Amino acid sequence: MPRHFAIVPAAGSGSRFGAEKPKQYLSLLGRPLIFHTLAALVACPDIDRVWVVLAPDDSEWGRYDWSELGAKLETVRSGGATRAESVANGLQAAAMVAAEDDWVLVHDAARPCLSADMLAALFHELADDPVGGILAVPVADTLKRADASQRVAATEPRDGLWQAQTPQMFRYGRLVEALEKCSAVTDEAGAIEALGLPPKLVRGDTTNLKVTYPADLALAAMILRGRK
Ligand SMILES: Nc1ccn([C@@H]2O[C@H](COP(=O)(O)OP(=O)(O)OP(=O)(O)O)[C@@H](O)[C@H]2O)c(=O)n1
Ligand SMILES: C[C@](O)(CO)[C@H](O)COP(=O)(O)O
Repeated sequence: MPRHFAIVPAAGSGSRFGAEKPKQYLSLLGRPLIFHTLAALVACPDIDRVWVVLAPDDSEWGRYDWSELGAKLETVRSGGATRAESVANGLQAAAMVAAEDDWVLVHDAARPCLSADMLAALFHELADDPVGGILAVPVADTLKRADASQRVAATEPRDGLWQAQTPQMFRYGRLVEALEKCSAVTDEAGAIEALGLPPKLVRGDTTNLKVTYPADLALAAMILRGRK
């Protein structure tokens, strides 16, 4: 039986958020934001181990006590210049443990509202899938293309368009190969697509938001509070 592992890239600086420290360490309901992200993953009985990939010069991780998250958690200080590099380095750290056919779930540190139901949907829909896939939601708004002066140049059809989320779940060996061949991607699915393979879109939920701008942090707090 293949096992399931998680990689959490957490080496970003949060430049769009613009806080005094990387957004993954900002306080969310009294805990660092990333605590909620990691707690959702370690609580999943089907996930054997979780690697969190920190920036080599991260000075925040050591300020907190993570013992509550248990023994599944491993940290590596090998974050790279891009998200894809951080993920590739996390996969390398998992090499001693993961086999080619094991599943890897890559999940953004900055998505703290991942729920057990979302993970269950991903596991259920991908269990027998030959490629793997991602959580995603259909685009709900009308899409406008801007011109250079920020006026509408065109209205784009949104049929068939989905917004990619994480976790993104693929076989360990194939994901390593995909990222070695194609690292100019903003998500793991992009690298798998570059191999000519079609990842499955598993319908997720807009509450699995990525904290990118300050308003997202308040939304995440509301979402998590509403679940208690
Ligand atoms: N070199 C990088 C860049 C990003 N990430 C991680 O990838 C996830 C998604 O990235 P994003 O939301 O873009 O985070 P930041 O890069 O921190 O944000 P920004 O682009 O605004 O600087 C985050 O968990 C982030 O920590 C990473 O591990 N290594
Ligand atoms: C992987 C991702 O979460 C999918 O939506 C997203 O692309 C990561 O954020 P970034 O801003 O592209 O780094």
